[in-house]
Amino acid sequence: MAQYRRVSGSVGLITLQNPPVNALSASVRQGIVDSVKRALGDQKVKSVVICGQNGVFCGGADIREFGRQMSGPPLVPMIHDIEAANKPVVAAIEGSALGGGLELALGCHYRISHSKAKLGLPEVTLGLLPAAGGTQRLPRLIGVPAALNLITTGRHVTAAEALQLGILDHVTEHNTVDVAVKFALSVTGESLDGRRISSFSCAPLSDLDSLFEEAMLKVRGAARGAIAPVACVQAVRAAATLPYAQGMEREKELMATLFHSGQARALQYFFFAQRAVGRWSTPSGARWDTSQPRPVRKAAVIGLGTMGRGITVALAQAGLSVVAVETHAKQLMEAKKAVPSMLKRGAVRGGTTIEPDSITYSETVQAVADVDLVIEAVFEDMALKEKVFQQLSIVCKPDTLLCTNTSSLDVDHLASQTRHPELVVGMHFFAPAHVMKLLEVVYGRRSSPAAVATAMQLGKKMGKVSVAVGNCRGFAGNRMLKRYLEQAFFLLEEGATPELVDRALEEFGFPMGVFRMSDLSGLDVGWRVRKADGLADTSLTGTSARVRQGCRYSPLGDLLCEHGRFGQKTGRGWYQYDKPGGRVAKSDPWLHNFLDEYRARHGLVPRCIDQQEVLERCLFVLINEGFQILEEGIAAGPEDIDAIYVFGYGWPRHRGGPMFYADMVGLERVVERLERYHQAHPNVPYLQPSGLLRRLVANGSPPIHKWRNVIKNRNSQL
Ligand SMILES: CC(C)(COP(=O)(O)OP(=O)(O)OC[C@H]1O[C@@H](n2cnc3c(N)ncnc32)[C@H](O)[C@@H]1OP(=O)(O)O)[C@@H](O)C(=O)NCCC(=O)NCCSC(=O)C[C@@H](O)CCCCCCCCCCCCC(=O)O
Repeated sequence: MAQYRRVSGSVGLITLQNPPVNALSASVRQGIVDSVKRALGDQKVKSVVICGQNGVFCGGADIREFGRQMSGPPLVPMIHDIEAANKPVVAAIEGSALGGGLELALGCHYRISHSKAKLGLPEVTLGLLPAAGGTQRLPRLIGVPAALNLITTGRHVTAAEALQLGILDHVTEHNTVDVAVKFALSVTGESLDGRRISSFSCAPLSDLDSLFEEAMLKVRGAARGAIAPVACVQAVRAAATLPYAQGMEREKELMATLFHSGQARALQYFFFAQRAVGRWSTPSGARWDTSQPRPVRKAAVIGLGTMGRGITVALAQAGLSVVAVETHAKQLMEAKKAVPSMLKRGAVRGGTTIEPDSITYSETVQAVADVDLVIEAVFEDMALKEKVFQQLSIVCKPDTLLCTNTSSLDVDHLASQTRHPELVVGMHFFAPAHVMKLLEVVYGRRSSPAAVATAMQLGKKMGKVSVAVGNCRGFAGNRMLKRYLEQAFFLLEEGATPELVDRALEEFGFPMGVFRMSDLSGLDVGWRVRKADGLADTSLTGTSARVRQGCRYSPLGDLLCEHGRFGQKTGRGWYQYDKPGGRVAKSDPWLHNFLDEYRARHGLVPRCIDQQEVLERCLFVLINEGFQILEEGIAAGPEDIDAIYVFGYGWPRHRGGPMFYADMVGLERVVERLERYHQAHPNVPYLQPSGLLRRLVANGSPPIHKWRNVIKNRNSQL
């Protein structure tokens, strides 16, 4: 809806009303069309102001309408009529003017904004382009290079930057609507020639071809198969080279190809999925809306290795005062140097200043006596962590929340080492902890709702996407990853090379294939875990060398570690590097010989493996584990798993996440392929489709947003 009233005698004030972000739904568009008509037809009205209710101008088109039959007046002619009006129209921008919201403002003759507002054309992040004239008006207003940057990245700009770029005419600290109304009165009767952006020409540029070639290369490099950024470049090129009307035709054509694409569906699903993970719940009935987080002002980090340092920086950046504890003097000294420079680099990136004295360092755990929350980030060793938790339980205040940054160990067991197990949760960060967006908040059997809520809220404060998951080996992310890694090893045994597997995954859209990623994170990490689990025993021979606990096992990773090949850090892993710490992976003849000898030793006849098999084996098995996790209630919904994979494991966002991908591929097909692979590899039990996956297929493969009902029904029968 839009409200219309006359103010200050001669200003028609149109207020968009569609909480919470005044998205341009059919009824809002109808309201604008009707109000503009009224204002232009009213002789008493000499100028018009458009604003949004509740301090938000407009969050753009209503994304929920995209999946439905569209109705109501279309945006393009609506904005065209505003621009063509013979009375000045002023946009009064507060909060956000994004997507269609900014396009509406670009159709107005003047734009006045509050200093705290954010503006942008984020359509590309939804798999679309700004198709209400944004790709044609913005380059005409601010020039092609700046418009290309905003439209292809979708980034939001501050009012100050928007003013500097020329998007805004004026920025105010005062009541924006009052300022806009005053301004509208002041321009009454003035000529509107020179105020209609569609009549502008793009500022000429000397070498347009190379500018667009460069832009195309850049988006293709960054987008890894995403089609919207490419279409955005093409649309801006049309603005730079064609008259406005033809440019608008091109914008429409390009939007038509994007609008119904799988990528747009995936990205729009993910937009809502990201927000859904904040509405967490646990099987015991704790929920985001009934659990009260505790205030956390002072926090501590125990252990200042790579993870601990990153967590310290993330906490300080969130405005907390931090006690950083490291019992090894040398490591403490190194951390004291590293953390301030990480903070400095972060400040340059984020444009904020953090006082380094918000962090105090200590060599003893006693220093954490008065903190509200502790995050333990010591070496991944249960005995060591047990000891730390026992100590913390004695040293800390009785109501201090004790968190562990373990990536797979048992949170319930650690909780049992303390006097208040209800105050123990996992906070699983991803390296580098001050940069990566994902945080898995792991609730144990006895974690209180307040403890979960506090960790979730702290994650949000640190700018993380926090996902609540249950306690099991590897939680959600690493538990699924284990299956994916194992399949990749099996593929090598059967005849694939690291290059072939990585190429398939990178072409799918991962920034790095599984082997390049393993080289980066270090092969020794998994080796240590397998040794602790009694799995990495390379003295075994014959058939038993490739079987553990009755299931197929590949010792390839263990063997590489025994050769001292830990990945980038040693200059050798699945690939070779020019030096230890080198970054550029090169194919390694040694590794290929090693694989040949290994296969010969175990009587494995290499076969031709294609990219489709790589994708199906690696991804479907990961997805199958995801269904198992949903079935067990470790994750509450598919959105949680998808957010974990996109933010923590490089799953390409334009494919929506693994569970959305399964929905796109078709659940029946996933079941059929898994069954086929299970027949071929009967000693890999987790290739058998999970019970939930089968049940969904038996229920007619409902779309992803209905899966929770199937899970709920099943749980309510138990
Ligand atoms: C605005 C925000 C920055 C606010 O952030 P904040 O943190 O305050 O709040 P939340 O993000 O939590 O949001 C609160 C709540 O609101 C929901 N929501 C937010 N924005 C929208 C929206 N635009 N639509 C619907 N719902 C929205 C959000 O989901 C939350 O609710 P939930 O229940 O999930 O918790 C922030 O919200 C934000 O960034 N919003 C998105 C901004 C954005 O991306 N805008 C762009 C939208 S796309 C667009 O505008 C397209 C335009 O260019 C118009 C294009 C014209 C379309 C023409 C169609 C032609 C079709 C042609 C082809 C057909 C061919 C054929 O069929 O033949």
